Amino acid sequence: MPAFTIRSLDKVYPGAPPVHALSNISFSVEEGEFIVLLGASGCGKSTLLEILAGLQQPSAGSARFRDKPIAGPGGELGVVFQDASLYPWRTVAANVGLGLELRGLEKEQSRRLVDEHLSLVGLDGFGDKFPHQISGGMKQRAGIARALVGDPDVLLMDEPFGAVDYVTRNKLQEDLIRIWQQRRKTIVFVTHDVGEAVFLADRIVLLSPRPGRIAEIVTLDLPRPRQRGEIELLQREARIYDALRALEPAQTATVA
Ligand SMILES: Nc1ncnc2c1ncn2[C@@H]1O[C@H](COP(=O)(O)OP(=O)(O)OP(=O)(O)O)[C@@H](O)[C@H]1O
Repeated sequence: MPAFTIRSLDKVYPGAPPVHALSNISFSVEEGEFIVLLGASGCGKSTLLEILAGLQQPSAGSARFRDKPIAGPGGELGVVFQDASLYPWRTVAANVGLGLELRGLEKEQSRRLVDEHLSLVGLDGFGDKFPHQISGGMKQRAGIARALVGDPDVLLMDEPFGAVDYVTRNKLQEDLIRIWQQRRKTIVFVTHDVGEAVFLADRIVLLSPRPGRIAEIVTLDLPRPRQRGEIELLQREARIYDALRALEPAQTATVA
């Protein structure tokens, strides 16, 4: 049974005029798969991820998790946004452990889990720091630890590395693949960066803009670990980039 099954899904945001964000979206996500939603700004990637997270409802069609309609945010799902949104008055460890605290987990067990997950994301020794004392990349690591600490089966990630520098982003991508392989999670990851998509994904769902439709689903049957600069990876990246360019509305040439 797939983790997610999306059938003929439409999303319209009401308003004057209404915004038709997604149209006729159908695809599934298998358990353990790494799916990337890729497309230009405004093509509905975040809307689709929010529907999977239970934070938005479809206007038509269906979105199911393990064959049940997605009714609202649930414990099987961990969500990571572009902005790690840590509470500034809590230490890194207290941010990571917040969900455990709310669940009433015993203190010692909670501390052990927090330490284990800080270590998993490479934040050993940073638990006592406050968010303003750590870098943007470290905040994203803390956000990932917070999403993972409750051991969800699925991670939903909305451009989590969009705001960090190139080298840090590459390192975060490599660490995410390591964690995904070690922990056997299902991941749905939103990006508009083709290189990031090709490095990470088992399959890429390529969305076209206004309204967002599935233009193509690309399977990346490339061996892992993937090496940046590998010719096959670069060829795939170039082909997907061309496909993405072709989806953009035609530009009218202007003469100065
Ligand atoms: N809450 C909302 N109310 C009304 N319109 C919305 C809302 N959220 C998103 N939209 C509109 O829906 C469309 C899709 O937005 P969405 O954020 O899902 O796209 P995206 O591909 O994630 O974009 P980006 O890459 O820029 O984040 C856009 O036209 C956006 O303005």
